[in-house]
Amino acid sequence: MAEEILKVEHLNKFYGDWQALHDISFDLKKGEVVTLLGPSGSGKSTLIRTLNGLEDFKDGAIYFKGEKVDPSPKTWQGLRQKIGMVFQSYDLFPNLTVMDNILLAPTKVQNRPREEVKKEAMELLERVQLADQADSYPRQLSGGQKQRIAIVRALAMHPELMLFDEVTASLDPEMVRGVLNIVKELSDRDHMTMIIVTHEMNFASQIADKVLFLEDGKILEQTPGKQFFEHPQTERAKEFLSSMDF
Ligand SMILES: Nc1ncnc2c1ncn2[C@@H]1O[C@H](COP(=O)(O)OP(=O)(O)OP(=O)(O)O)[C@@H](O)[C@H]1O
Repeated sequence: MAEEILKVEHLNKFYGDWQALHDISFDLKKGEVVTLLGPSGSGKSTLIRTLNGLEDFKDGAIYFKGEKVDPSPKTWQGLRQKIGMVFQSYDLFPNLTVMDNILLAPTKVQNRPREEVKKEAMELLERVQLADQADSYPRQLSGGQKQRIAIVRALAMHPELMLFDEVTASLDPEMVRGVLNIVKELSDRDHMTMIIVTHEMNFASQIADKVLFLEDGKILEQTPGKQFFEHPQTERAKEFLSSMDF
């Protein structure tokens, strides 16, 4: 049986007195892809950010590879080396070249030799068809190119889990497919374990091993991907899918 990468148990998250996540429980095995779906404001970003220590949580537990995560900043610093995250907003350093953006964390945080990481970074850039942009600055790139670099930068850390938070939401339509294809290939070819927040339903239906459908901070459905898209169980999920033209 595949190794368990993540387990979330009865997680509750508050912003002040207001509860944003209610009793969230799920698990994720090595190589599995989970997509978080649900209407705007249902808590998808909050959940994915909590899994990377960007948000604290009140009670419940998160286990990474069987070990309970002690929610202190120091623990998360260590774990973030194993959990790669790509956001809607790229977050590349504007004053660094593409290559230096990629090299920064592996060389400074993981202390890996610069030449070794550079060689690997070039291979990754070739893979996303951006090897010729290694010396460019982020401002010289299109949104789709920046997002492909952000993915490469996360991969250069050798993550065991990748989190994607609406990575195509800011892109022009013609850029979306290129970025989604890279994410799909990470699953098909590298068997990367991933949690993906997306509004791209066709993509979600192709990639999801499991869907968590959220509303008002609660998981309303937790089902295998195929089943969710073909036979959603709740009325809310049916309405959601038809509102997304699926
Ligand atoms: N920092 C914050 N402080 C207070 N409330 C917040 C904060 N961040 C998010 N929220 C609230 O938490 C709820 C869930 O927001 P979240 O961004 O997680 O939803 P989402 O499902 O990702 O939505 P979308 O699809 O629009 O991105 C919303 O009601 C939002 O207003």
